[in-house]
Amino acid sequence: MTLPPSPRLQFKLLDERMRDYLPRYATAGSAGMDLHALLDEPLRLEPGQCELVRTGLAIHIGDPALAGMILPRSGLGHKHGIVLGNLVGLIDSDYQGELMISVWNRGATAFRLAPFERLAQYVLVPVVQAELQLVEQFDDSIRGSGGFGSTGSH
Ligand SMILES: O=c1ccn([C@H]2C[C@H](O)[C@@H](COP(=O)(O)OP(=O)(O)OP(=O)(O)O)O2)c(=O)[nH]1
Ligand SMILES: [Mg+2]
Repeated sequence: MTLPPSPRLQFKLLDERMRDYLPRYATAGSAGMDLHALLDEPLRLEPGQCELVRTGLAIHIGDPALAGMILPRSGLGHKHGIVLGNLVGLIDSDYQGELMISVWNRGATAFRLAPFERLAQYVLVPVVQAELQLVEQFDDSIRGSGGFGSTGSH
């Protein structure tokens, strides 16, 4: 199997401490690179609390046909209720600032986030930018305007 070449993304290290915690694919087939929390000290998140956590990294994607997504890690989300305050972070291809992670404790118990812990994952995805065209009528479709369960419950 020949794989297409990986896009090369420029990044800046905004804090030297993150040099040992650069995002990487954990396995050859990993979809995301884990992002580590840049913290001076452990962060205690009370139930319901939401905080913006630094990553110490800026990644400039630079190609409008690509975007970054910050997604929760399954283990943290399922076992500890640690997910993202924005549910999903969408990173524009022209964003050059620090990647920030909105971490939200949606669980019922406090959670202690350790400095440099893997907190979320960064996924690069293809994007198609659309052009909107104003019309009075659409061509017919089988669905029409039915939604929200209109096809039945089984
Ligand atoms: O979890 C996230 C989400 C966003 N961003 C950065 C990158 C993204 O390109 C920028 C803007 O994000 P978005 O467009 O979702 O936020 P907004 O509230 O619409 O802000 P803006 O007015 O700057 O677009 O913020 C992060 O660092 N982490
Ligand atoms: Mg925006």
